[in-house]
Formats: sequence, structure tokens, C-alpha cells
Amino acid sequence: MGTSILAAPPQGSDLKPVSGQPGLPYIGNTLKVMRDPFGFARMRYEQFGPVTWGWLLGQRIVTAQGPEAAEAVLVNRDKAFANGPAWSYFIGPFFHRGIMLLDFEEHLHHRRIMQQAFTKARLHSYMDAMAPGISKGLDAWEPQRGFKVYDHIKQLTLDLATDVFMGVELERAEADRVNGAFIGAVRAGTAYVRFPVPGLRWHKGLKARKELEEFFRKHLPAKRREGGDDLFAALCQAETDDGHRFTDDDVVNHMIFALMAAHDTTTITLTTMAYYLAQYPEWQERVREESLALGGPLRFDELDKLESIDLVMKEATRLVAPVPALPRKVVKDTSILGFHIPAGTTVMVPALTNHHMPEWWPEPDRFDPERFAAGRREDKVHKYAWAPFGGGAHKCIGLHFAGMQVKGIMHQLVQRYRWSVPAKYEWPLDTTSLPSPKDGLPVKLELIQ
Ligand code: HEM
Repeated sequence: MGTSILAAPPQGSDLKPVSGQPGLPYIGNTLKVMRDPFGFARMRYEQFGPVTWGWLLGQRIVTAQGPEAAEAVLVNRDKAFANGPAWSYFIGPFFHRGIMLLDFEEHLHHRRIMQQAFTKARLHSYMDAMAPGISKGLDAWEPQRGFKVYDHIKQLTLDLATDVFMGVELERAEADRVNGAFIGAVRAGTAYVRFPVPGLRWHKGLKARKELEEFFRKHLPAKRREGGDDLFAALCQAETDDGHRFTDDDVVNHMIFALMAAHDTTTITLTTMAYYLAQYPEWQERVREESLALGGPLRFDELDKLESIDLVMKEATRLVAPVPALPRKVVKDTSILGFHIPAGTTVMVPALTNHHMPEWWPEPDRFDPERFAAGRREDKVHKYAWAPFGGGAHKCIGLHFAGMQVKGIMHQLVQRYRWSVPAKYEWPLDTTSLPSPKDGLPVKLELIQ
């Protein structure tokens, strides 16, 4: 298939054109990328270097591979890369005006207010609020063969999110309805038919969005009045030093987005950790020993005490980046590492495949949590070599929350259960949307007496 350039650089500039093998318009390389994202990224990097282009998911997309290109895009020094128009293509109708979809001045304004919901004091109380829900959720697991880790963790993180984020005890039926609406809204983002046909994903997503809006609006007046220790109350009360607060619409939009951002990503992280801990039982025992020595539910002031869980979490988010690609729309002509990028282009930072580049990571596909340990710190090779939480103005606002939740769950999980997979088992990882195991990750789950 032919090589072509994306656009000629302006005359007189010393910029290089972006080359690539774009493939057929609209479809282009989509199927190849879906089938083997790692192999395809490698091939393109070897052929064209860090900046290349092709048709993907119906758009002309420039892929900015490697940590240096990731830094240029995410740090976004000349404000050429916008989030809203890029993410909206995938999730706009279902998560519109979520903070990740806002840009520049407006984004900064909202981010300053939202930051008040993630202060140390707030995190402390979220963590206290989470502990009983974790115990209750894990106690309900039934040891058996073929126990689907992914499905159970997803249920647990969703329940925790509604509990801790909303601060209201929901009836099972209402919790299930809200959880169902979230699943519908997230799934719609990867629908093939991208307009509403009753019964299909897009239509279900729009219905789910409406349900979620109604749900948050119903609870909003009481939250504004009564406050509380939850994220919902925090967003209602959050105020910057100069007195800016969120409107009712803002609170609803941010809640819907934050709940989505929080539960899918931590589910993937925990499932990846569970997979590798099943593959490497010596690591599972090491993690368990530390947790048993500490005992009980994890407290906020104990977060730094579980070194092995920390290493495993870092390695899991390296091997399987929960947000596999970060898209941006170019709003004015710019350049990445000396390559000319015209306005209107969509740029992708492929976090998933960047974390597997042999240029930056020795034996990149191997599970080796010690690579993050003091004395080795392979991640120090570049500030953006390990970047599961992104970087720049949109860097994940929930990264400490994620650490608390993932460590809090894993700490209690290893104290209660041991799990294993057959020697030859390899999980079928689906990377067509947010990564997840196609088979739900079935394990043999045993109770620790
Ligand atoms: C391991 C878990 C998580 C991972 C890997 C993760 C990853 C990310 C990434 C890569 C971004 C940047 C997206 C971009 O630049 O386009 C992001 C943004 C965001 N995340 Fe997370 N996230 C996680 C957990 C959470 C949690 C628990 C919360 C909420 C409590 C959260 C809330 C957000 C929000 C609100 C944004 C948008 C920030 C902004 O645009 O200013 N995330 N996350």
C-alpha cells in the first residue's frame, strides 16, 4: 500500500512532512490496529519514526509515538491541541461538558473549582467512607472455579463509586439502574452505528445519559442543602479563593463524567493486577504477606506502607494503560518533534503501545514490578515514559483517589482470597475500547482460612 504525506510543510520552514501509509479512506488501518495494536505500532515506528499518519476510526489520525512526542502534545506549550473536539467524537453526546472535554481558559476555571473536591482532607474522608463498602463487596464473593474477576470488580467499583461519590445509600434496584445507565453511556462511545436507532448502542447511550441527568438532578437540591463527605457534596460546595462555584448543570455534568472516569479505569487496573498476580503466584504471596502483616482495612496514613502493591499497580498500568490513547484536535498549525501538523488534524498519544517500546523499556512485555523499585527506577528514563495518568493541564485529577481505591481493594482482597489460573492460560485482552478481558478473567478463587 502506498506511502503518502499528510500535508506539505509551509514554504521556507524547516519542518518535515508527516509520512504514513494511510490505507483506504475512513477505514484505513482500523482493523489492523484493533487486531494487533502493539505489532502495528512497532511496524509504523520502525518505518516512519515517532510521528506518522493514517486513516483510523473514520478520521485522518496522526500518531505521536514515544515519550518525547507524548510530552510535546500533552504539555501543549502553544495551545495547539484541544481535548473537547477530539474526545467529543467518541464520547461527546454521553459525557458532554465533562471536565476532560473542556479546553484552555474554561477548562482551567473548572479545574480550579474541581480541585477543591480532591484536597488531602477530602481524600482522607473518601478513603474512610470506602473501607466498609470494600469489605461488604468482597465478603459477598463466592469462592469457585471460573470466578470472573473482571465482572465482580466492575460491580464493586461501581457500587463504591455510587456510595462514595454520591453519599447516598441507594436501594439495590436504583443502584442497578444507575450502574446500568453508566454501562450504556460508556458502551455507546464505541458504537459502529453512530446515530440513534432504537435497540442499538447509540440510542441506548442517549437514553442512559438522560436517566443519569434525571438521577443527579433529583438528588441535587438535598446535596446543596445538606452537604456531606462525598464527591457530589464536594462539587456542590467547591469554591475557589475568588468565590467561583459550579452551577447545577456543571455539577451534573461533572458527576456523570467523574463517575465514568473513576470506575472503568480502576476496574481495568485491578483486573490487570489480578491477572499478573495469578500468573506470578510468588508476587501474589509477597503482596499478601505485606497486607497480612499490616492487617485490617487500609487507612489513609498507611498508603505508603504497601510497597509491593504499589510496584504491582505501577507495572499493571504500564503493561495495560487503562486509557489506551489520548486524542487531541489540532486547532492551529503546529509541529511535533519538527514534523508539520496542520490545523484540523486529530492527533493520538498511544499510551498503551508507548509503554511497550523497547527503546525505553528493557524487556517491555515482561511483568517485572521491580523495574519501578528504588535502585532501578526504569521509569526515570523519561518523564513521559510511564504516563498512564496522562500529563499537562488534563493530567488525571483522580490519580491519588485511584491509588487509594486500588490499594484499598487489593489489600483486603489478598487477605481474604487466593486465586489462580491454569499454567498455560493467557487472557484474551480486548483493546478495541477501554481494555478488558473478553472472557472476564475466570480464576479459581479460594477462601483463605
Ligand atoms: C488507574 C486509574 C486511572 C487512570 C489510569 C486514569 C487515567 C486518566 C488519564 C490518562 C486522563 C487524561 C485524559 C486526557 O488527557 O485526555 C485522566 C483524566 C481524568 N481523570 Fe483519570 N484515571 C484514573 C482514575 C480516575 C479516578 C479514580 C478519577 C476520579 C475520582 C478520575 C478522574 C479524572 C478526571 C476528572 C479527568 C479529567 C481531568 C481534566 O481534564 O482536567 N480518574 N485520567
